[in-house]
Amino acid sequence: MTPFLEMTGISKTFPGVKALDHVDLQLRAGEVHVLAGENGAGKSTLMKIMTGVLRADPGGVIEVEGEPVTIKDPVHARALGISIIYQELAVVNNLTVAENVFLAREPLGPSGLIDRRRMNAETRAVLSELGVEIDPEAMVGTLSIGQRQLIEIARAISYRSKLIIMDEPTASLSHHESATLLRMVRKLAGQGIGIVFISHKLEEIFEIADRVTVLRDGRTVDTRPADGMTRDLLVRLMVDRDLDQLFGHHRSHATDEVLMSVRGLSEKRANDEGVHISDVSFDLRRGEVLGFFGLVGAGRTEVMEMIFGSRPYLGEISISGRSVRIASPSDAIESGIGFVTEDRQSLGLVLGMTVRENFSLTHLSEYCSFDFVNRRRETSACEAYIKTLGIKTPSPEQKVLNLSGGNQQKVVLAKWAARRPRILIVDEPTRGIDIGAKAEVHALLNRLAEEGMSIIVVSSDLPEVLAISDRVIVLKEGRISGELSREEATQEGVMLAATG
Ligand SMILES: Nc1ncnc2c1ncn2[C@@H]1O[C@H](COP(=O)(O)OP(=O)(O)OP(=O)(O)O)[C@@H](O)[C@H]1O
Repeated sequence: MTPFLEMTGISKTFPGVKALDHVDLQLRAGEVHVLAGENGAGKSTLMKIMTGVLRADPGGVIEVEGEPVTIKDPVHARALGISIIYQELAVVNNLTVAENVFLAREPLGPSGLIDRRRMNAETRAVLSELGVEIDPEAMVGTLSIGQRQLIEIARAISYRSKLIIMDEPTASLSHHESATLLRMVRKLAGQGIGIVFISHKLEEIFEIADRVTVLRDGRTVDTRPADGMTRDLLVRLMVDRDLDQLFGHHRSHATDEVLMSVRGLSEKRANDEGVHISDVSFDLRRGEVLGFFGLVGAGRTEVMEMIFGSRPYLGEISISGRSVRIASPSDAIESGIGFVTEDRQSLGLVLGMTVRENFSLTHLSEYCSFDFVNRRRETSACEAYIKTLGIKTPSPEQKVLNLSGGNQQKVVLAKWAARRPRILIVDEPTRGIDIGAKAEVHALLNRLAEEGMSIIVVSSDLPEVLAISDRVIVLKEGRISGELSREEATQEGVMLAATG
């Protein structure tokens, strides 16, 4: 059978980087084809070529249903039946669901005005085809991230797409939303639509894939049916190491000294929307890795924003026995707190600046004497972190904008770790990060704890929380619903505390 899309010998060169090097890929109608590979392997670049966002270097061939094509731009890709759903959602919040689905191609009535009745009815039909109950007239801004993602899928279906590409679609979804999305993906494949699914989550890959293609350093390593693949083999193909060699044994470096004590942390303003943080109290010890777990909406990020001064709070925070008032992030930084945010693109990085400039933003004064920056020391400190975390960049002078998503995340982590705060809060530190880099991030956090840093890890990845924490605090609806030592913290115990 002719594949729906066939790419042969596809290469892409950026200044100083060969992102793709003679990649071959065949996509069939009705299959879920997972694309796996470490950060910077070239997955997004390949997707951008498939959707006409980027042009491949001359020499490769793309065929759609057996016909050679040059995909000129995203509109042309859509006309060929190829759509993409990005992780950073492309929906407009202050338009309705139906307006988003039909954006820029609204059906017109005889009078030349938008035919809202038809637009709403057609949207309702597509949504019910997907088996989801969302009101076509609801404003998209009022929907959850998971629902917004479904709107994008509805849009792709309404284009009559034959191939839908999903770039890490579950990265920001709750467990429940991910399950709904995966069900939807299976259903679409059952209707003959081909799906390209990019993911770093091993469980998910094995749950959803018919076939898996692994890219490494811009080359196709292998394409296999998921049946013929094991976790060990997949990890070896991706990062060239064995799974059991990746993650070392946990060693606790927690001391008895309480470094930070939080008492009665509560929301300052009565707020009808979202979570209401109430009476959160805990101690953080020197050298401890304290995990914070909770389902989406439990209030984990809100608590961390209070401690970091970006959200007003009631209650008391003491550091080394002294009460501190943290009214802004600069107060928090002065008190020795660092925060690796969940949202790296808007809060963590200046995308137009280089890796080196972003890296030293948090601690530039360390490289200054009098009014001069010692560039040599700054660059060599940056290079050391590039090596430790395996940041894939041609040099410290590359603009962060040009790094792959996972490598941007590593830069955020590096810039805060290098500042050596006494307390480091990391929110979803390994989101979008490949399994090899995940092990490197865990090792780095453990090493920082050994050096006496206290670390709070917020993650919705339960196995990750259990793997790196000395102790786990569970939040539910803005309150602490459980505190478990490493020995007590089992998947079931933590989940029970999180769900009640
Ligand atoms: N516009 C660009 N200019 C320069 N280099 C780029 C550009 N876009 C991507 N690259 C480089 O190409 C390589 C492949 O990046 P790509 O984003 O395709 O990786 P990826 O496999 O999607 O990674 P991740 O899992 O981190 O999302 C990386 O080394 C990246 O830094």
